[in-house]
Amino acid sequence: MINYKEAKKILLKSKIKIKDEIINSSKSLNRINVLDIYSAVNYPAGTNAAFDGFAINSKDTIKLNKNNSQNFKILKTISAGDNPSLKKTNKFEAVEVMTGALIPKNFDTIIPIEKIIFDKNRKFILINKRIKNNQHIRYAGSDYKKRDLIIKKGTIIQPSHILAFKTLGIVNIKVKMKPNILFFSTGNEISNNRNVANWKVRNSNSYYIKSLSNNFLFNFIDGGILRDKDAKLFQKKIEKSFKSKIDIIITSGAVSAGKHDFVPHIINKFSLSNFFKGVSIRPGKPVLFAKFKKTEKAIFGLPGNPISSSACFRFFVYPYLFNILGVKVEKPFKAKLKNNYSKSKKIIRFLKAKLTSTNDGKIELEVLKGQESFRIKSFVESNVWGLFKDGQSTFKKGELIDCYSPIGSNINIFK
Ligand SMILES: Nc1nc2c(c(=O)[nH]1)N[C@H]1C(S)=C(S)[C@@H](COP(=O)(O)OP(=O)(O)OC[C@H]3O[C@@H](n4cnc5c(N)ncnc54)[C@H](O)[C@@H]3O)O[C@H]1N2
Ligand code: MOO
Repeated sequence: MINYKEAKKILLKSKIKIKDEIINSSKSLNRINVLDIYSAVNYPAGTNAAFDGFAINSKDTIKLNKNNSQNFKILKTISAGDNPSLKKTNKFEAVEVMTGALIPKNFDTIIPIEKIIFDKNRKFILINKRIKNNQHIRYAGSDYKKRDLIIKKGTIIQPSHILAFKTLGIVNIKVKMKPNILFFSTGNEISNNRNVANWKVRNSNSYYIKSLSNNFLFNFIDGGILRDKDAKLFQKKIEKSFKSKIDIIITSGAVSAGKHDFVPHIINKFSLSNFFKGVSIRPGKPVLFAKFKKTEKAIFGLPGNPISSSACFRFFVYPYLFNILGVKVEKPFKAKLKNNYSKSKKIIRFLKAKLTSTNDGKIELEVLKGQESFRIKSFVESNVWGLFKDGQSTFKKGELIDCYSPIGSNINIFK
């Protein structure tokens, strides 16, 4: 049996090609950009007001104080969206500006409305102190200059990026197409029915993985349930997929050592360029991966137990997807172990765990009770995967543990 590091190596060299497409930037959430993206414009586009108030020229206030005040004539009101140009300006003039309004030439500072003293007719404002320049002004290009980098290629696009694209005039972007994943559940016991007999099992794995696809990197195509007698049918479905848009096939179940575990047997009938079956991890030990020779298709056989299936999706399929889509390798984030934990030295354990933050700012990781791969309750209670490395059997309270977000890349949380 190979270890996780070796399995990852095989995954990384078994790349399949995923094509690019051009899409509207507003629809790019969770897609991966193929090229670096640069701002098309200066932002802010023009120098504008950060506060509602009055714009003046600060030089006109140099000599002003309590005993030497000055009336400034109000020329007009400029709101956000108005053209700010003025015919001619003189000394001791002011324009009323609303937040976002462009500042006309020769005006360099803003006095907030709350601090304004008006004359009786509201035609002038009275200033009786020196006002610094550049107050409450947002300068053109002070956030992004035209051609500034917004995101590097290979970024998983987040809502903050969409905000930037829309602000900075990015209309279309080139992204990786979403890989098409054809998913099969297996087993005579698996049922999609509402009411099931005691000897049947409600299908959950396909729904779990489908739900991940709703906010992630792939299209989920449900291939349905393969029954124990369906080995040949499975073989035919794989052959058929070679002529289709399917990029990756994923099965859950029928991958270990039982009589009906036909997945490895069928996969081995194909000519494969890369293959592994069985990795020294838990849960998910019987996991299988293969790349079909002379195709751009790959297959994962995930073990059927729901938590084995989820862990293998997170620790095998995700890194594979990141790699074929050109996303940089994610790093774990670290948390302090809250309880002592021990395991066999030879294997990596992916543990259902809970991250919490202490009042003094420490991030702690609690390994939850009930780690068996059929147990859902601890999975519901958990909010992170803790990776407990091989080569070590006892982990003491306070030790730093590698953590992985269960719903996406760590890169979405920590850059
Ligand atoms: N003699 C051995 N037996 C087992 C071994 C072994 O090495 N030698 N490995 C064990 C480990 S570890 C795991 S994990 C499981 C994985 O087995 P399979 O992948 O063959 O999965 P199945 O037997 O088909 O199912 C296991 C379990 O999961 C339930 N299941 C399956 N599909 C779904 C689904 N879509 N939704 C919900 N639940 C599902 C299924 O009913 C079984 O209870 O093998 C051990 N045995
Ligand atoms: O490896 Mo299995 O996934 O222990 O339950």
